[in-house]
Amino acid sequence: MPASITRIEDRPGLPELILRHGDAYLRLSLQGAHITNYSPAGQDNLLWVSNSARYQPGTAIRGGIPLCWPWFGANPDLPVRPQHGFARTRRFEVLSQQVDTQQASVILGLDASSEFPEWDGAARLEVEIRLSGHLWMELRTTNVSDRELAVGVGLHGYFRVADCLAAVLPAVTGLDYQDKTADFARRTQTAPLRIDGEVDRVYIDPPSMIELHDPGHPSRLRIQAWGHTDLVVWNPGPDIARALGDFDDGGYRNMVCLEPALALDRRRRLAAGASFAVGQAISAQKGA
Ligand SMILES: O=P(O)(O)OC[C@H]1O[C@@H](O)[C@H](O)[C@@H](O)[C@@H]1O
Repeated sequence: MPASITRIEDRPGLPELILRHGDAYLRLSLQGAHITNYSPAGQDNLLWVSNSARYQPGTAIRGGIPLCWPWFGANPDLPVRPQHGFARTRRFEVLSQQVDTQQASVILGLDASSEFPEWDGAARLEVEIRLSGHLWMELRTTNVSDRELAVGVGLHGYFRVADCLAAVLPAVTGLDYQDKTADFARRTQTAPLRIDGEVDRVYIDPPSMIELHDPGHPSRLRIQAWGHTDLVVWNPGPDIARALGDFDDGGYRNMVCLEPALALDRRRRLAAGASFAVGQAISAQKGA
């Protein structure tokens, strides 16, 4: 199958890459190595992006797959630091790109050393993205400092649904979770999850494969993840969405965030010189 990679700059200061493999399409911003469109062959974008998203250097795009790194959520030591780390607002460099009949792939890199005012660690982040019959992506962190580092990660995918009120996530049944809407109270999920208002939960030890059942969507979303300890599920519900400013009114009905993560106190403790990877493969079966 023919494959290609093209660089564009539709928005000043925000260069992007377009990957194609056959009729599959992927668009990503070099800021944050942030994927904003993944359309499998013959299908629309599986990812939700807000109509009110802000496209400005230094601002995270609301939607797609922002990458949370080197911490997830609030910084555990200094809450004044930016939520979800700083990778999502930094320009990555293209380390390599490759096209062949099997896939189109890129490796993007970010050197995060002490010159980053937001933290005092030193690490290198590589993000590899491959487009073929599915989307494959992996974040690899290497501790380049001389001491242990604690690193959190989140693959913060916003997925498009026909109506979140009708969507069901069976895979979390039986899991323990921390409920961010109830001061992180620990609870057990006793039935398949339905999004019927604000949901902000960190599910602990999720299965590696999850599927989202969305009766109004023509295909079934499947996420196979590795290297994570948590699955975060987030939908702001109507009130928070309205307050957020970059969330179009009513947009919460058409999205749900499903985020393989190393969250809260499950940050990875990484010895000097050591590396680890967190990744996911996303696919959608038509007619499933
Ligand atoms: O507005 P942000 O920083 O992109 O975060 C969005 C949401 O991201 C989710 O991962 C968190 O669990 C939520 O608590 C948070 O509100």
